[in-house]
Amino acid sequence: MAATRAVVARPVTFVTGNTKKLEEVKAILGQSVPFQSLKLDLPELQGEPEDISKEKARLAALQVNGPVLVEDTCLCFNALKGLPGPYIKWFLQKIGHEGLNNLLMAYEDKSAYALCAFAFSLGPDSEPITFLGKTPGKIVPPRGPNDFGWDPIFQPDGYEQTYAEMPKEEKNKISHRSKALAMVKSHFAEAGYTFQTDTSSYLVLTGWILHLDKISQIRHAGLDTTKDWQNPKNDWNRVCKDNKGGKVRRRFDMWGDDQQRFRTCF
Ligand SMILES: O=P(O)(O)OP(=O)(O)OP(=O)(O)OC[C@H]1O[C@@H](n2cnc3c(O)ncnc32)[C@H](O)[C@@H]1O
Ligand SMILES: [Mg+2]
Repeated sequence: MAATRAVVARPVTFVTGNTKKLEEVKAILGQSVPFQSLKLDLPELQGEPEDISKEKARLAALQVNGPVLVEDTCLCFNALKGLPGPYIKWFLQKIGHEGLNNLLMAYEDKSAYALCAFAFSLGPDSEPITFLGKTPGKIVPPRGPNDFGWDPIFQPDGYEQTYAEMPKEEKNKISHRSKALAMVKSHFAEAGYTFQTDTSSYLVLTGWILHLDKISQIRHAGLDTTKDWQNPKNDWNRVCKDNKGGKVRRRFDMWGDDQQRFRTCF
C-alpha cells in the first residue's frame, strides 16, 4: 500500500534573522523545497546544537502557525572541546576574528569544525526533526572579504582558501550548511509532502489589525471569524496582543478562498 503523503496547507517558512544565511539557503535549496522566508531573530536556548535548533523550530512554528525550517550554526574548536560552539555569535561579536584566533594561542591544535543544525517542524503541534551537517577545518588569521560571520578565519580541510576567499558556489558545495540541507532535501523527497500553493486556497492576508472595528467590518462582509477559515486553529484566537498608542494590535493570518471579500475590507 502506498504511504500516506502529508498535504501541507502552505509552503515552509524559513525563519532567520540572518540575511547571509538566507542567501545561502536559497542558493542551495533552489526549487527543491518550496519555501518562503521570515526575518525574525528568535530567542535561543543554551545547550546542545540540536536542542537549540529544535527549540527554535518550536518557537517559529508557534509564530508562523505552519511549517517552518530554522537552523543554528556552531563553530567548534577541538582544543576547547567544542567551544565556542553555539555561542560563536556572541564570541564573534565581543572579541572578533583576532580574539577567536587568540583563544587558540596556547594550543598547537587549531583544528575546528563548522556545524549546522537545521530543524523542520510541520506546525505548532509537531515534534521538530533535525538534520546536521559538519565540515572540518582549521582556524587561521583572517583572509578574504569580511561579509559573513567567521568565514575569514575558517579554512576547510583540503583547501588552501578560507570560506571567505572561496567563490560562494564553492563554499555552498562543501559547507556545513549544504551538507545539512542535502539531508533536508532527501527528507522532503522521501516524505513527498504536497504543499498547497494555489493562492485561492491558502494564505490570503497577513498583517496587523490596528483597530478592533476592522474585525466587525470583516464580520459585516459576511465572514464569520470562527467558522469560515480553512485553518482549523482559527488564528484569531492565537493572536499576540500588545498595546501601542492605546490601540489593540492583533496579529492575524487568514486562510480561505475569500480573497476578494477580504480585500474589500481593508
Ligand atoms: O536568526 P538566526 O538564524 O539564529 O541567525 P544568527 O545570525 O543568530 O545565527 P546563529 O544563532 O546560528 O549564530 C551563528 C553565528 O555564526 C555566524 N554564521 C552562521 N553561519 C555562518 C557561515 O556559514 N559562515 C560564517 N559565519 C556564519 C552567524 O553570523 C552568527 O554570528
Ligand atoms: Mg541566532
